[in-house]
Amino acid sequence: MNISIGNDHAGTEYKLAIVGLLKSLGHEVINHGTDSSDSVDYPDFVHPVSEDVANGTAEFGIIICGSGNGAAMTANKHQEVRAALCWNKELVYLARTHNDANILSLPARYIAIPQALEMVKTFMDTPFEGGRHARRVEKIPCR
Ligand SMILES: O=C(CO)[C@H](O)[C@H](O)[C@H](O)COP(=O)(O)O
Repeated sequence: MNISIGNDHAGTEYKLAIVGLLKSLGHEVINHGTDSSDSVDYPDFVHPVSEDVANGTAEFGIIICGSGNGAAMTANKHQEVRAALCWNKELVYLARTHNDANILSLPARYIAIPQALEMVKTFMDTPFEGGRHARRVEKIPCR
């Protein structure tokens, strides 16, 4: 799969670990994030990920900032994006099965790297359930 990833300075270490995991699993990674710990602005790194997911360049996106909130807010401005802010794998599982989330937003300052990797694996491995959830997801976009 093609996975697009973006992060600010709070998420650099996490991004590097996640890129390593995804590549070891045979995925292609498009890295839009900063690779440095110098302070940057998360929207500059999240909009390109959202565009990749919206236009089909990537199947999934992963975005990482300090709290995960700014990144999720930015991504969800894109009509085709369903970004889920998650801090444990149970929430990730529900974001995929019930919400068909196509971007995972991770709060780097509130989770550990091993936990983030487990969440990414859950995100990649969990299919959307469809059924009643599909009807609800179809109603999400602004009218
Ligand atoms: O958490 C965030 C916004 O939701 C951002 O990720 C930033 O990481 C955070 O705001 C950065 O804070 P800093 O004090 O400028 O490092």
